[in-house]
Amino acid sequence: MATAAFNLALRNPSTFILPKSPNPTKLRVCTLRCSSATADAVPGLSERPWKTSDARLVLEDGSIWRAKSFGASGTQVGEVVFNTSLTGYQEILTDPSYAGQFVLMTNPHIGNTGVNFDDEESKQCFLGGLVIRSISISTSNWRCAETLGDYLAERNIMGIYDVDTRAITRRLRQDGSLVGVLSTEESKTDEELLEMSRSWDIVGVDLISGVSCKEPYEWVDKTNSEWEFNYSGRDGEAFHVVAYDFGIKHNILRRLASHGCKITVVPSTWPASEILKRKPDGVLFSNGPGDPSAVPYAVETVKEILGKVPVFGICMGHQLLGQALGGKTFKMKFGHHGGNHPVRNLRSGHVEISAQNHNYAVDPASLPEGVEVTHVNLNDGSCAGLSYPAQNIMSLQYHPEASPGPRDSDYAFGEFIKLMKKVKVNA
Ligand SMILES: NC(=O)CC[C@H](N)C(=O)O
Repeated sequence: MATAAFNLALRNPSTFILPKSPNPTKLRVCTLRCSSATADAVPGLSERPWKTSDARLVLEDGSIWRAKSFGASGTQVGEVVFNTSLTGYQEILTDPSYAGQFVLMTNPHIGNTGVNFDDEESKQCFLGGLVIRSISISTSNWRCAETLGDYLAERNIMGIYDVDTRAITRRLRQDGSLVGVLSTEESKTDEELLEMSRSWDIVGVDLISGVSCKEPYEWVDKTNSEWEFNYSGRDGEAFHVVAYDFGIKHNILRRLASHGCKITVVPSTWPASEILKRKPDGVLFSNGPGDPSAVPYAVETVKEILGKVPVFGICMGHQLLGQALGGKTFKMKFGHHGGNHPVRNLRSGHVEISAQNHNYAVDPASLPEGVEVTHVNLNDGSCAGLSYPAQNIMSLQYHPEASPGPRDSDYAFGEFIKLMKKVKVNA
C-alpha cells in the first residue's frame, strides 16, 4: 500500500481510494480500522503476533472490504444477504436455502457456542460463505463438539471476520442485494474479483437440483423429548405426508413427525403421478434456494398435485404454489433473513414473531379469485401466507419450523394435520 494511501487512511479510516486502481471511482477500500487494511503493507509491522487482514470481500458496486479469514481459503462468488438472528448460526449455515449466498450476520459476536452434533438442518453446508464482525476467541457450551472455524474449514466453507458488517448491511438495505466475491488469494487483483462479481448472477439459476436428495427416503425422527414444547394439535392418528425436498430443513421433518406424521421425502424431480399413486394424506412442498422462476419443472409438479390432496408449502414451496395457482413472484430489494420478523395472522389477528429467509415473494395482486392472503409481514406489508380452501391448500412464506427462531408459528403444522383430517373424514 502506498504511503500516501496509508496517510489518507489514518486521517479517514472509513473509506479511501486505492491509489493504483485503473478506475479509482469504481474501487473503494472500506476498512473498519485503518490498521486492518494497512498494517501488512507497512515495513516492519508485518511480523505482528496477531492475525492481520488476509481476505477481501469485493462487492459488485466496486467497494472492497478488507477482512481476516477463517474456515476455508480460496475464492468464492455469491449473493450477500444479511441475517438478523441473534442465535442459531449453525442452523443458518446448514439451511440449504442459502445455496449461492454469503450470509452476513448482523449480530457482531459469532462462534461463542461452537458447533454441536444436533443442530444440523441438512447433511452439509450449501452456502457460499460467512461474513461476521467478530469471531469468538473461545467456545463455551456443554454441547460444543468443535469450533466454528474448524467446522467451516472441514466443509470447505469460507468465512471472514473483522469486517464492518453494519456498514455492509446499511449498503444492502439502501441499494438492495449485491453479488460479491470472497477471496484469500493475493494473486487475484481487485479488478479481477470485481469483474467476477459483475459477471455472475443468482437470478434464473436452478439451485434446487444441487441441494435436493437423489433418492426417496423415510423420515422418523421427532423433536427430541428434551426440547419438545407443543403437544397440541395431535389426535393420535398418523397421516402419511410426502415431502418434496427442494432443500428441506430437518426441523420441518421433525415437526411433522412430532405431530404424528409418517413421512416420505422425495427428490425435487419426482413425478407427481408417482406421489399420487402412493395415496398420501398430504404433500409438503419444502423450502429451497434461489429463484422460483428458474424451476418451471417444480411448478408443473405442484400444478399436477393441486386439488388432489391437501398441500402445505413453506417458503420456496409457498412461492411455487403461488406460481402454480397462476400468480407471479418477484425479487425483493434485500429480502427477509432473521428470527425477528413480525407477521400478522389475518384470520386470528395475532402477531407472530417469525423466522424468515427469502429474497423472493408472491405478488398477491397476481393471484386468482378465491386465493386468500392469510398472513402479512408487518415490516413491509408483503404476502406471508396463502390459503385456497377450495383445493385444500395452505402455505407460508416464512418458517413455522423456526430453527433457528421463535416457535410462535408452530401451530401451522397442527393446521396442516387438521386439513388432512378434514379431507380424510369427508372422503
Ligand atoms: N427459504 C426458502 O425457501 C427461500 C426461498 C427462495 N429461495 C427465496 O430466496 O425467496
